[in-house]
Amino acid sequence: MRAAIIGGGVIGGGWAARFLLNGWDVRVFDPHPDAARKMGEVLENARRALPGLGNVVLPPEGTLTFCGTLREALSGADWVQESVPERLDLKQTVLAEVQAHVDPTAIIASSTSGFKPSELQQGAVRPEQILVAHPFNPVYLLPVVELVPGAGTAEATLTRAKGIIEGLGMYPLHVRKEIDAHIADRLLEAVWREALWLVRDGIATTEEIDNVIRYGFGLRWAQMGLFETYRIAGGEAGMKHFMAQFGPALKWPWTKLMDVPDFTDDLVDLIASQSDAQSGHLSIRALERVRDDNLVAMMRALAANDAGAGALQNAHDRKGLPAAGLAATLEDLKDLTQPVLTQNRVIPLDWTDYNGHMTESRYLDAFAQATDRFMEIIGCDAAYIAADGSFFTAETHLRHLDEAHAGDPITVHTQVLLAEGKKMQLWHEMRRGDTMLATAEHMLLHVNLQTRRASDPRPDLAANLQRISKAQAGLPRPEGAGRAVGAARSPVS
Ligand SMILES: NC(=O)C1=CN([C@@H]2O[C@H](COP(=O)(O)OP(=O)(O)OC[C@H]3O[C@@H](n4cnc5c(N)ncnc54)[C@H](O)[C@@H]3O)[C@@H](O)[C@H]2O)C=CC1
Ligand SMILES: C[N+](C)(C)CC(=O)CC(=O)[O-]
Repeated sequence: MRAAIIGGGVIGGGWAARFLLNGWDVRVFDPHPDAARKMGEVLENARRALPGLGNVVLPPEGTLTFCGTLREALSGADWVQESVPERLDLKQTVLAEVQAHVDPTAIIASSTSGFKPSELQQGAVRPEQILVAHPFNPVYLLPVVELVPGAGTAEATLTRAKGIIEGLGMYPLHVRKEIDAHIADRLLEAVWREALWLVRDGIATTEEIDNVIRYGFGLRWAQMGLFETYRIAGGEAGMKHFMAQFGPALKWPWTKLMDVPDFTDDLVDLIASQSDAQSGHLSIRALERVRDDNLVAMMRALAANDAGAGALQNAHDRKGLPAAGLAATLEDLKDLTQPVLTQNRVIPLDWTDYNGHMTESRYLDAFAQATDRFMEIIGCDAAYIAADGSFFTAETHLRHLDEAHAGDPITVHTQVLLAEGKKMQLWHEMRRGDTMLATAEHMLLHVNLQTRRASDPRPDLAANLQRISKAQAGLPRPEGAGRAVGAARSPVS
């Protein structure tokens, strides 16, 4: 698949990264002499952050081509993403030029933050292929895309667009009624205007406003949004009580939103100087890396709870299993005689410690996830666990053989050492390419989750495990299996 990115600034660069890292070929047209350098820096950030966001490796990166003309960039494009500056006349001109050269079946999406798709479609020769796909910065990490069809957009364009956005690991929100600034920017604009008032009136500094968000409601919003959060704030009586309690405030002077602060040089200087005092010691690229590190860590924490953007990522990971060569069931395994691929992933940013490499607990994390995958393959999946039981790990021996770093692609292969009644002994080998990084040996016991005591697995699960165990019986016993921590060679004083 091929994407054409028209305008390669902050947002075009983010889109290019999202497409490329999901295996699309990308052609870019941006006449600015510095565009390639700037996009290179965005791509560098994206390559650092996105591959480790989920627990399954992304497809091989596509090819990036900078083009000297718009026409060249559009050649063979399945998706065109217009991300030129926010001026309606410029966008309409660019879209007309795009339509003159692009395949009529391609999707033409605009990143516009504020214009309605019907405004973009004015005078278009094929309005049916145009819609708004409004993303959030950084496009390579934040999943939401507001998909806004205009009066002339074909239903098929919207349907295909939804599928493509989901394929990129993103969340297409269909905005059913076109309005200026769609949905999210309406909300952001309200907060932004109120914040400008607060700074202008000397009530708070830019830093104090950021603190009130990051230490308070920003944390709530990231996982539950606005309405679910306020439902809880109503106590056991829920939303109705919440609304009754705070309804009168709607009529009190709690907001200055009905008015707009004058956009004067003084206001710009005030905000900019406070922002410089707050964050001027860091370059924009450094701030982007802080932002990306935290976004990855937060989304991975949400994934552990299967909540919010983390739940979305988990679902995307699941869809990516076959492409990553990872089995979901025994039937997916092509060769039962060899160790089973149970992890194919990239080491995330938040797995690194003060020594600048993967921290010890994360090895166990990766191996535990390998065990989870193996359990699912033999049929110990969520349904089995809910009804019949599970495996508990009784003993683990882990060897660290080489260093691993954030961004490293790693695999884990799993061999069954023992499958007997309640016992399942697994041997995991973690590699980066051909380099062995670590091994882990686990003794697991099948447990009845009601009695919390060891129990025999259900016959079909036992049979699946036996199938793999017998098929792997010809494998040599791994070097290192059965090892304990060696005694110190010389006495430690
Ligand atoms: N910056 C943000 O936070 C967000 C911006 N958007 C929207 O994305 C669009 C782009 O915004 P940014 O990336 O922030 O702007 P930007 O200024 O960073 O990038 C715009 C790029 O378009 C290029 N350009 C100008 N004329 C062109 C033409 N005729 N053909 C090809 N390229 C051309 C410029 O050289 C520049 O590199 C706007 O519509 C904006 O509303 C959407 C979401 C968030
Ligand atoms: C400021 N903005 C209107 C361009 C913001 C957006 O459109 C979305 C974002 O990323 O905040």
